[in-house]
Amino acid sequence: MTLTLPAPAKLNLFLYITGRRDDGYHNLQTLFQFLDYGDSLAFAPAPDGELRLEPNLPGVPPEQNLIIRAARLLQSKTGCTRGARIRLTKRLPMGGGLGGGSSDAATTLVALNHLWQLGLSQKQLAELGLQLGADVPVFVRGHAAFAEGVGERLTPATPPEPWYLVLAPGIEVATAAIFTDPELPRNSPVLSLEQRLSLPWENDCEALVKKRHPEVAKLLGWLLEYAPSRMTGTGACVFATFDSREAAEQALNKAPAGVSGFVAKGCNTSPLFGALRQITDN
Ligand SMILES: C[C@@](CO)(OP(=O)(O)O)[C@H](O)COP(=O)(O)OP(=O)(O)OC[C@H]1O[C@@H](n2ccc(N)nc2=O)[C@H](O)[C@@H]1O
Ligand SMILES: Nc1ncnc2c1ncn2[C@@H]1O[C@H](COP(=O)(O)OP(=O)(O)O)[C@@H](O)[C@H]1O
Repeated sequence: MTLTLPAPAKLNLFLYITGRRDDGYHNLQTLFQFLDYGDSLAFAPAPDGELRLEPNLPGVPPEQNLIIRAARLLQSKTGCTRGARIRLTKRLPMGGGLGGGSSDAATTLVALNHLWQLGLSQKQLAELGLQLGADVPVFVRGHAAFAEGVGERLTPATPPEPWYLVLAPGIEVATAAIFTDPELPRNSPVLSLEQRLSLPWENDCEALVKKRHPEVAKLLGWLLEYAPSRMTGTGACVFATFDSREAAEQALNKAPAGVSGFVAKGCNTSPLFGALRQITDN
């Protein structure tokens, strides 16, 4: 039996940095929403207990791939000795602020919990996920959320679900490099969700990323001509909101040379759980 499940992208509809902790991590206030577009993973049981991932990602040794790390973490926490062959269809640009690696890890935790019949709760999986990355818990929980702390304190939210055009400038932005930059603003006020929703939605990393990466500044400038636009996460991808798929596709067709992108719908429920429910109901 092969279990094929999506690993959707996320957008940070806003992102504020409210301080830095003693361990160097930053406290955030951010609004996560999923997209109906992302990577796809197929899981098959391996009789020999081995974990195998195909294909490898360029520049990422298998043992550092978040998919293998998630599977190993699950094995070590539960003592499970079963294996899996995992096939990854990578669609999300890496280092794009779309959370592809984190989403791959979350889908792996959810899928192998099912395939290996481990019976861990969603809460237990989210706690394990946090050890892999600050963004993993929201993908495990599967609901659009206002996130605080380093991203682990989640309050479900229901922002509008528009069409988005997401554009990738063709560069990777390293999250760690942005968070260690002395020029990053770190003093946004801690506000309630209601206050945050009612104020303009902004991203505290955007000005710095634009300064360090002129490709992002140029692309955002181009996109703003069409619709309200922002950067997601620590970049490099930017997104704009449209009322219809057609309007977003028209803008995509005019995208500058060297820029890739896609049109997707915002979803407050992760496509991962719709797909899993279809499988478990059948
Ligand atoms: C800030 C966000 C917003 O979604 O950026 P993107 O990565 O999506 O662009 C994420 O929370 C990122 O989450 P994730 O990509 O999982 O980060 P991690 O692997 O946990 O951390 C990568 C590095 O970023 C820094 N980091 C990350 C999260 C955070 N709240 N404070 C930090 O200072 C740390 O220096 C850490 O070494
Ligand atoms: N399965 C994976 N998919 C993508 N990146 C991965 C994966 N496993 C490890 N990584 C590493 O994580 C880094 C950030 O990945 P990604 O999630 O795509 O970006 P972001 O956090 O900006 O959304 C990559 O540059 C890569 O080195």
